Formats: sequence, C-alpha cells, structure tokens
Amino acid sequence: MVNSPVRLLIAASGTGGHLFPALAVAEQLSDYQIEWLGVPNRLETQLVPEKYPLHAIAVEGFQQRLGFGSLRILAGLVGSIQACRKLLKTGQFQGVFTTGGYIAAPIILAARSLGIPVILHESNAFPGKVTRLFAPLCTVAAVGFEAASERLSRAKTMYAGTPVRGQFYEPQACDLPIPQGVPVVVVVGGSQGAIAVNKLVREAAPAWFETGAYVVHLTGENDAEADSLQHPQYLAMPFYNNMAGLFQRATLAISRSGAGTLTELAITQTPAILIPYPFAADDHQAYNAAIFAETGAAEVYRQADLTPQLLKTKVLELLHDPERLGQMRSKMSALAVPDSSERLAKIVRQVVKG
Ligand SMILES: CC(=O)N[C@H]1[C@@H](OP(=O)(O)OP(=O)(O)OC[C@H]2O[C@@H](n3ccc(=O)[nH]c3=O)[C@H](O)[C@@H]2O)O[C@H](CO)[C@@H](O)[C@@H]1O
Repeated sequence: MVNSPVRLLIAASGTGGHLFPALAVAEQLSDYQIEWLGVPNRLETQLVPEKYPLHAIAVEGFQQRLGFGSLRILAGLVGSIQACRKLLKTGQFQGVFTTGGYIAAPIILAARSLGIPVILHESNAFPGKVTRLFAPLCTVAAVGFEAASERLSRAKTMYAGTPVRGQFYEPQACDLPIPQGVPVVVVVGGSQGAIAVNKLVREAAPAWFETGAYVVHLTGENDAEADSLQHPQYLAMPFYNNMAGLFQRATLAISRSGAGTLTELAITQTPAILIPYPFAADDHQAYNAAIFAETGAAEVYRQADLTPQLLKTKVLELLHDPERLGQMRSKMSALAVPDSSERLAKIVRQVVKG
C-alpha cells in the first residue's frame, strides 16, 4: 500500500524575515503536502500562491500593553483560533510549522487544542512576544541564534540557524550595471526599507563615490525622497529580488539588523555596518546586531548616535582597509549555518510523521 503524503500547514506571514525562512524549509519537504496560512494583503499573497495553496485569516497583533484595545484583540484572537481549528480539521493537517509573529498565536493554540504537533522557528536573538508566550506549548522551538534558547527556558529548544533562499548557496550573477572590480556598498533597510537610514546614506554617499565605489540603495516603497540623489555611481530602487547576487558582489553592506538580512550576510560573508531599527519590539534588532559586533563580523551604531559625517567616515575607513574587511568576512562566515533549512526539515520530519 502506498502511504499518502504527510499534510503540513505552514503559518508564516508579513515580512520577508518571516516568509523566506519558511519557504526555504518548505522546499526541503517536497514529499510533504504543504498548505499555507497567512493574513490578507501581506507579502505572502505575492510570494506563496504560485507554490502552495494559501489560506488567509485576519489576525491583529497584540504588541500594545493590556487595556481596552487588548480586549478587542482578545475577542479577535478567539475568533482566529476557531477559524484555525476549522482549517486544521477540514484540511486534516498532521502538523504545523510556523515562524512566529501574529499568525502564530491562534494556530499554535488551535493545533495544541487538537493534539497536533507544532514546530516554531524563532529567528531573532531576543524572541518575539508570541514566541516567548507560546513556545512552551510547541513540540519544538527551533532557534536561529543560540542566545534565544536562554530566553526560552520553559520550551524545548533546538539550535538550527535561520534558513535563507536557495540562490544564496550558488554563485549568482548580479545584473546591475556595475563595472568589474569597483567597490560596492549595498544599503538595505529590511524588507520595508528604512527612511532614517536612507537620509543618512544620501548625505554621506558623495564622499564614497570619490573612491570609485558604487552604491546600491534599496530604499523601500515609502521614501518620498528616494529620487533626490542622482549620480552615475548611485543605483536606487525600492526593492530588489536578487539579494544573493547583490550581497555576493558587495564589498560592504549598511543594513538594519533583522534576522533575515543578518543570516544572508553571514552566508555571503559580507562585512556590514549595522544600524538596528530603534523601534523594533523589545529592541530585538539590537540583540541580533550585538552577536555580530561581539565576534567582529560587523560594526554596530545606534541610529540616535549616527550622523551623516560619522557614517561617511566609518565607510571610508573600511573601504580603505582591505585587511579589516577580510577579517570581517571570515567572522561573518563563522556565524553562518549553511544547512539550516536541512536541520529544520529534519526536525519537522522527526515531529510530523504520517
Ligand atoms: C522592522 C522589524 O521589526 N523587522 C523584523 C522583520 O524583518 P524584515 O523582514 O523587515 O527584515 P529581515 O532582515 O529579517 O528580512 C528582510 C528580507 O527581505 C529581503 N529583501 C530586502 C530588501 C530588498 O530589496 N529585497 C529583499 O529581498 C532580504 O534579503 C531579507 O531576506 O522580521 C525579522 C525576523 O523576525 C526581524 O528580525 C526584524 O526585526
């Protein structure tokens, strides 16, 4: 008798940082029958439907402190749990894999109420609120940074790193019009862009052009001044898909410190100046960045302390110091977990069986 494939529901939603690792794990589980749970109108509606059936439920976050607003959110959560229970039952799912965030709360509660195993992956060094609350209910909480385990002492944690998209493991051509041999500074503010970083960079960049460097600036969709700097060595665009090719080509990255981008920089061994997003929940980007600063893979500056002058100088210092860039590259490489998606897929296979 031929066994029917195992049915797995992946709940991952919102930002690239939540979606790309889940897509990478899904790729490793091609013998599983995978369906996706997300939220209407978020990035998953662009990335998922061409690969997996997408179910969307409306879920609100509960980042704010308890108050009247949270009563409404709690009522919404009860409704979402019911919707998730219905989906799990009608879809006959045998397990759930989630990368945390708002969508994780109702699906974890629904799955556990039905006795369905859940693997949660947390990519940040300081776990998100949903992870801190609900990881103890999950069968396994896999973590991207070992430091996260210390903050999840009541959960069964396993260190797995954070998966990146498959193209990061192969040399990729970068299709941007950049001459061979010139230094390339890439500026990236996470999947949404970073207006404050954009402003600093536009003021500092003219001094970098004088060294012959090109600047590739991924501005995000919401920067009204994105077109305000024009220079033959300056390429600005809201979003770029071939991040693997770009990071492989880069001499230096200037970046926020979301877990996704940091993991990619480690894999491509790209030295970085990190500017943690100051308003991230629990300041978690600062914890991610600290790991890279401690090993010497990156330099970290708080946005409040960073002037265009300081950024200009720090980038120039690095562009003129190939030895230091080489050291940063090897420290980056030491932080990489190249087999992260295989590790996570193995955990899923151990936990979710037919
Ligand atoms: C503001 C905020 O709270 N952001 C969080 C969000 O990150 P967010 O998704 O914003 O940032 P991440 O660095 O984790 O991931 C960004 C992803 O988008 C990709 N990209 C970016 C720009 C571009 O032009 N093209 C492109 O493909 C990057 O290569 C990367 O894969 O979830 C992460 C994982 O939980 C957290 O660590 C971040 O702190």
